[in-house]
Amino acid sequence: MEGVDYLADERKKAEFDVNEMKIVWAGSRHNFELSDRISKLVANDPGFSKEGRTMLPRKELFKNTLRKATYAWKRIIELRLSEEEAAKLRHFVDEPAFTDLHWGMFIPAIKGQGTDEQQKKWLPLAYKMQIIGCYAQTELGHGSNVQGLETTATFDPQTDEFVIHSPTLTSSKWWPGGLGKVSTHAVVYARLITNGKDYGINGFIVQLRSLEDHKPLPGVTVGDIGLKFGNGAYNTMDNGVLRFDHVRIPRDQMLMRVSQVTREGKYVQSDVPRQLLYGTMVYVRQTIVSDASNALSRAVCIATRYSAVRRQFGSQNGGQEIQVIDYKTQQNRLFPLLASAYAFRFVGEWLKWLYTDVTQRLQANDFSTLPEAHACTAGLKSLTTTATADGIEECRKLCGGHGYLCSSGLPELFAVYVPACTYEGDNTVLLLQVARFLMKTVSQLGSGKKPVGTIAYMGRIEHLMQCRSDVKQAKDWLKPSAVVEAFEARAARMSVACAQNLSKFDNPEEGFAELAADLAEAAVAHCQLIVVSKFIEKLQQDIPGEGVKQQLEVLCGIYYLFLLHKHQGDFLGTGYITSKQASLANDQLRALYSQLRPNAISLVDAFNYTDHFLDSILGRYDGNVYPKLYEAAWKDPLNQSDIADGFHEYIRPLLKQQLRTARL
Ligand SMILES: CCCCCCCCCC/C=C\CCCC(=O)SCCNC(=O)CCNC(=O)[C@H](O)C(C)(C)COP(=O)(O)OP(=O)(O)OC[C@H]1O[C@@H](n2cnc3c(N)ncnc32)[C@H](O)[C@@H]1OP(=O)(O)O
Ligand SMILES: Cc1cc2nc3c(=O)[nH]c(=O)nc-3n(C[C@H](O)[C@H](O)[C@H](O)COP(=O)(O)OP(=O)(O)OC[C@H]3O[C@@H](n4cnc5c(N)ncnc54)[C@H](O)[C@@H]3O)c2cc1C
Repeated sequence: MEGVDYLADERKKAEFDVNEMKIVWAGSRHNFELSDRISKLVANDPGFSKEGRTMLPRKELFKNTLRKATYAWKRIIELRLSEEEAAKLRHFVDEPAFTDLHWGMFIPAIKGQGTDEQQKKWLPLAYKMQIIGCYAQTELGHGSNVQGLETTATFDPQTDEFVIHSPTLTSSKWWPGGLGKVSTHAVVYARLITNGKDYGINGFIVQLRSLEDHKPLPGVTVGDIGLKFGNGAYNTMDNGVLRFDHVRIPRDQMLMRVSQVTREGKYVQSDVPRQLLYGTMVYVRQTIVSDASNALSRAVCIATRYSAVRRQFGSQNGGQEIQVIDYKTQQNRLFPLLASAYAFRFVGEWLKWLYTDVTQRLQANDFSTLPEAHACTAGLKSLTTTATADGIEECRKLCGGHGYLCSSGLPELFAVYVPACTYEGDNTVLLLQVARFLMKTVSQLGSGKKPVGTIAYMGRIEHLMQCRSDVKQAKDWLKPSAVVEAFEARAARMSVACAQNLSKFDNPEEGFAELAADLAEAAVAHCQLIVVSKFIEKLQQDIPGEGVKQQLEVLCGIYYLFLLHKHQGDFLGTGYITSKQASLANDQLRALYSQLRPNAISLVDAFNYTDHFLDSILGRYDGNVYPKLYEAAWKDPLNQSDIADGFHEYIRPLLKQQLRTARL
């Protein structure tokens, strides 16, 4: 029945002020009002309808995305939206498109690596979308190993130009989003060669297509790399292939903030570290961490609402069956994901602060916090995207059979999200970067260099190596100091164990390769410590709203106790806790599930998602699942006629044949 709220009873159970929680989730009242206004604007505009998206063939799907992206731009101009509002609008349109890379990577690359003059020339064109750009780094042969890229940019002093060339098949650019069919320009990463010497990778602005007829320019071969995982999903994006045959660009199209080539062809390295060339990746990894909480909260919202609607077993005296959300096994799978969504939200907020801080320092030529920013963005990107991708899939399973239907919204969400574990740095490769940072820190202990920031705990290494948990009863696990020490001791001990094992190798690189799996685990322990600490720090702030802080304390407890339970082996193996204390942690975890249960629906309502954004019958705000599932089935193209296309060609002859066989 339309207009009935099937989840109303659940909503009445809430023990906290949902509207205040919405503000905590959004980060501020301003962010809440912005998201609320823009998400409704998108939801109420038929131009942004998602109807039938998963059923479109690739060409139509892609054209539909072009239409939406262009329509979004039109609305942005008409409504005179600010940059912040425009970014929100693109977010709520909720369809991967070339504009993600134009705004999310092409522009930031020019801002981060271009000189003032280069920014002055290129940014106004890009801001008005008079040129459309992408980020062309990865090649067919190399992605993770950026130093292994093969595209060359050779300086020609005769003409004051660079010659961009793809010398091998494996040097073909492969994957850049927006490249295949749309971009007119790219920031291309290539080996800089001048005076016969190879100076390694640098970025270059290269025009690819005519601004008149969009044809590839002479020497440029460009196209789409083909269909990707999932129906619809990331196939709205034109990930591309690109080859250069001695394409010439003016010298001033080399991005010259980090290093320059003079008119005479002399290579000049400025005093900023070369690692700034990787700055766009640091920026995007930071945005990916914030985005993890968006994707996970969406899946959790769907699974939680549906778990309250769905009933199986346990009817007594003809009464209703049990809501599946009341099964402890369902809670044990679902509630830690709900808690993780909140945890990732807060660590994302903190990482944004860290990124802003490091950017301001870089502008003042202070490069001291860059290694930590790199380790944090790499590690948290890896941790949060892995947990989110796994979490979305778990939410699909939590919804039983109906979760497998595209109309649940979960298959598409998973297919769109899962490449986040690979793009912007493969998650294992990134963990190994964190491990290098940890090993460097351990090796410098005792050198007088005091570890600071997220690694400050290593400064208390002697205590952390020998302390023991003093938890005696389950509720002792609610003390923040007990928890932080447990996660610090585990991370410190795992790092030190790796460092000790590494020291047994004559060749440190050989040792690093041999111990890589242990090192990656130590990196995970360090990153989990960051997330837990930032959640706990958040709770130390003044949080208004009746019951809001209490709910966040429950979520925080579930987050760290679930991790403690899942990684019990680490905590027990490093000798910080006893098996009795591990069991007390589990008792406390179960108690927290019971506390969370009445608030579950309101905690997902606090995400403030419109039904348009969720795009899920199972996750509908009103819980009216069954009639809508039934209705949606009849919209499938297969149901346009009672008799299937192909009946006369295939089914009928089959039936006839069976008839003949039966008569024999
Ligand atoms: C609101 C707006 C929202 C907008 C959102 C936009 C989001 C859009 C999303 C769109 C979707 C998809 C986009 C996907 C785009 C891409 O995938 S682009 C391609 C990304 N590619 C990668 O990430 C490659 C991964 N590889 C690397 O990062 C590096 O090459 C690697 C770190 C693995 C390097 O390994 P090495 O060869 O060992 O390293 P070196 O180059 O020798 O450098 C070593 C030193 O440099 C330090 N380092 C490394 N990386 C960084 C960095 N990023 N920043 C700072 N420092 C760095 C490293 O620690 C070493 O330091 P040391 O010498 O030890 O002191
Ligand atoms: C949807 C999507 C969009 C993308 N968009 C862009 C874009 O816009 N622009 C762009 O330039 N690129 C883009 N990429 C490319 C992406 O950045 C790379 O695919 C990514 O960096 C991983 O590199 P790779 O493919 O070389 O993986 P590989 O490095 O080949 O990884 C293969 C396997 O080897 C393992 N491995 C590799 N090196 C090591 C090591 N040192 N130690 C241990 N294990 C290792 C990995 O863990 C992985 O399991 C995109 C990719 C995808 C999937």
